[in-house]
Amino acid sequence: MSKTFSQSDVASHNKPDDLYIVVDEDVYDLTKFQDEHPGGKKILTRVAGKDASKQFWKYHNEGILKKFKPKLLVGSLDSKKQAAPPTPPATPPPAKEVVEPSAESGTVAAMPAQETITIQDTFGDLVPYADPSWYQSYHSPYFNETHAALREEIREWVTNEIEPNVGEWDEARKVPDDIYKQMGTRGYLAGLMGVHYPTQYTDNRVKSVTPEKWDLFHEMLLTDELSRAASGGFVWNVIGGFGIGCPPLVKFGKKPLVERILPGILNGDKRICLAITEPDAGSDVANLTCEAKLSEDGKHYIVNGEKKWITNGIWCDYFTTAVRTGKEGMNGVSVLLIERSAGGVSTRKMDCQGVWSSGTTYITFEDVKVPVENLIGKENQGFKVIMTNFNHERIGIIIQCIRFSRVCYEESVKYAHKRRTFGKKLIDHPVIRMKLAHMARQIEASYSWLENLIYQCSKMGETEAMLRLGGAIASLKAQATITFEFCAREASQIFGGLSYSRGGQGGKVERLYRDVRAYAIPGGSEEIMLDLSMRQSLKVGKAIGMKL
Ligand code: HEM
Repeated sequence: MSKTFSQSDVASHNKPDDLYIVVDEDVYDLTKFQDEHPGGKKILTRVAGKDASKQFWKYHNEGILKKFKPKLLVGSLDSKKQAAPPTPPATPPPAKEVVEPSAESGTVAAMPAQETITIQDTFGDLVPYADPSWYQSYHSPYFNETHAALREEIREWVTNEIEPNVGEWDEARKVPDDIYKQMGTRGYLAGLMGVHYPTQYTDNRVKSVTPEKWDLFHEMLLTDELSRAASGGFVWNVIGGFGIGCPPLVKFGKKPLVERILPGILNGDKRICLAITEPDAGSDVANLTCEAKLSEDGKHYIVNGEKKWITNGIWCDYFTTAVRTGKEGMNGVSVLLIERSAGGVSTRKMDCQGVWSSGTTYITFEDVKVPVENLIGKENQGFKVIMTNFNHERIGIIIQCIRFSRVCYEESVKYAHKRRTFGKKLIDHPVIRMKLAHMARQIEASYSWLENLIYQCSKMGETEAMLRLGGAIASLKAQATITFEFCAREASQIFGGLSYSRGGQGGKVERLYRDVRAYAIPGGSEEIMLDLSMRQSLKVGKAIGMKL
């Protein structure tokens, strides 16, 4: 039970063998903790029995209290106001939306026909540009109450159960299995495939949004809020393999295969990833060599070859794999769903610069017997499956990079308001404000383009989107990774040494800095993306009658 203390009660606990301190009117017993305090014992002795709020906030961020409070809190000062009882939620305004009947699984999730609703409430810490502008009551044509409700649901989960732990998970190179399972039971996995919410394959539902209302902006919001945890390793662990490995199965897989394996995947019991890249074939997918030969009886493909840098591979039961079934080039490529249980699949964890908890994997397939029923799409027409998937993958990368950029920026703004150099707070130095301004302008420009492209995706069919939006999405992917790299660097300059050492106040920036290359290279490197963006956009321009 939490106790109430007077100032003089606390003051009597002022010795090394009986050491209390006050932070923000809460009382902490540090008697045992002082020996393990990373900042040293002596510094705590100096504030024993006193209000140490000022000193505490100088050296730590909010995450520390969240993590240690349950262990160290013994009560509060009698001067502390009791928290007001939670106010009952306001009655939601009458629904203005007209929701279209849900479409077949496998089709793109269109925007429900609706009047746009202005969200007047503010949300979050209200640091300008640290969240999308509709969080700060800007008008938006894209978001309504269901998005606001989802935003709140995910933020609560991420703030309380994810963010305080991602540092440890990163170091341990693993996110607990229970978290992945929760991604299933909370209904999040089912909502991340760029298709209508597949109610026929799962009983899991997202608490705050009904399946009929689920659209691409909910999907974007989910990835965005998960990324606030500030760990590419975490995000890739929970959606990296699934988000790119599962959509091809759902969109192009045969019904019996989908019915057999999808429910287990959506439940978070089984894991799936995408295996395309090889030691010698990355963006030039048409050159891949992992081969699949049809058996004499025509019932199986026999797969032999290697895949490299495959996200989540070590934990996966299923591999959506690009293989060569025909002649050289793009017209000899097919996609197979390979099951680990078939035997002949070996996976080895790779040691990489960043995204440590994502499980980057090297895979070897040796005479793996894959039933022909596991062909995804048509034989030798796998290139279309792969290309369609790229848009979804790249949009995921864009969302994550923009949020990571916001995190770098937000951490910098907060730190700049407490750190003093040369007699002033950092925020009072024009050179620091200049850095923040350059971060913010790139974040906001990229995000507005993202919203526009998500909206276009929701209006166009899959093939039209692949042809018409491929160029713009590629360009924005490059824009987002360049912005992320810029923001990580500038944030690191603002934090100085604190973002060079791991953990502590600069911990998020240090971790994200390490993750930058994991975004700039996979899913199409910046160079490939920028070149593709022009080639593809000019092709579209020509098709619609561009005049030169
Ligand atoms: C509830 C009480 C406290 C807890 C749970 C705590 C915990 C921690 C932790 C986990 C770190 C490692 C760095 C990090 O993760 O941020 C740290 C570092 C540090 N702490 Fe504390 N601390 C407490 C109180 C204090 C107080 C009252 C002071 C000062 C009077 C202090 C001074 C420091 C310093 C100087 C560092 C090293 C900072 C650095 O490496 O830049 N701590 N503390």
